Amino acid sequence: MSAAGAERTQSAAGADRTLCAAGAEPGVSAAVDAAPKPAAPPPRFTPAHLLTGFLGSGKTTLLRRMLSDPALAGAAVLINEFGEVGLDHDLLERIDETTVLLQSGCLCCTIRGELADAVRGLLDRRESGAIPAFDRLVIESTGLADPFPILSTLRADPIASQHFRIGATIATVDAVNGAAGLAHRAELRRQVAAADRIVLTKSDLVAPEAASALLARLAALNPAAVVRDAHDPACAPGWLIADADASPRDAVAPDHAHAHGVGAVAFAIEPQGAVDWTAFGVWLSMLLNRHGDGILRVKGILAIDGEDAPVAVHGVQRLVHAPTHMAAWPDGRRASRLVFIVEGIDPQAVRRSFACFVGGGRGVG
Ligand SMILES: Nc1nc2c(ncn2[C@@H]2O[C@H](COP(=O)(O)OP(=O)(O)OP(=O)(O)O)[C@@H](O)[C@H]2O)c(=O)[nH]1
Repeated sequence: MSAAGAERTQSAAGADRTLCAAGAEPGVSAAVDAAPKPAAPPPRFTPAHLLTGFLGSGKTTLLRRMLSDPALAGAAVLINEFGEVGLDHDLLERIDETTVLLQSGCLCCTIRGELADAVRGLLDRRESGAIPAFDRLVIESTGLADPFPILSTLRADPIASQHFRIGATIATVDAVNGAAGLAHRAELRRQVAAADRIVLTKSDLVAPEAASALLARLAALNPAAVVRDAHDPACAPGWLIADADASPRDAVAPDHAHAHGVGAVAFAIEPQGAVDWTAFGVWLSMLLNRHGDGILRVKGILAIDGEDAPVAVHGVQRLVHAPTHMAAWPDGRRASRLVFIVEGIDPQAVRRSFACFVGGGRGVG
């Protein structure tokens, strides 16, 4: 992979739409929008959507797409990340007060109380006018979360249940790793089981027959859900959030238990100074090639030698995605960080190998 060849996906237009989504005035249609309009009162029940899907399956990518659609212009976003160093809110590049990050636990168990608190906090701030009057909530869970306890928390919390109704639950399934994941990961099976909409991502990276087979398998696993390829124009944000058929399945877990990656560990490396891109690329490819089964996810924002803008890097098991240039450093802070979620791999060994091949790095988590 080459940083020079990285796609520049963060257009100025995209940034404008992000501001628009935050409730700030976009710089377009000024004449039409000149007269102040009274703010619409918040709906009696605000739809709350859960965006689930295994690690690296494309949740944040889909969320970015959704938030750039006018249908979600008034949405608040709550992101849960596994590990001490959260990156998704930075990768989302939507920095505003209606984007809330919940870190370091798994939404489905250890921080269920925090989910209820965060949701209540959003409601309070909406009521007091401290944040724009969001008319929808999207919760992006960690890739290791079981969706059922999250849905039941929203349903059972005395305050949340007075203000939210559960909207469509959306699950992303990665065409590259999905078939193996369905065989080996209980979390993924439960994410598929909970979904009203299943979105097959990364079909562009596999043979068409493999994508069709996985689409059919997903439809068979959850006949109540509608399954679409992320690249299908019909898989539009408006469809994703449209009311799903009333169904009790989001209240009832398939086997009255819950599952998530209990053995998974998150840690971060914070490289000091700019990273040599070639050395990093070789190191990451070798690491994933050799230990891809144990390295469930790598993602990072890196300062690269000779580049002003940060580069976002993603690895998902053995797959290394094309790096992308971000528009600017989140918070204006030029600080590289790489987050790993591993199973059966010693974080110290990864740190030592990084220090050896790429250069110094401060470890976290
Ligand atoms: N080629 C291709 N890459 C994709 C597609 N969807 C997502 N990706 C890439 O997959 C990588 C992971 O995507 P994310 O959206 O960060 O995945 P995630 O599910 O939010 O990851 P976690 O929050 O860590 O679980 C990124 O490099 C994306 O650009 C797709 O349809 N095709």
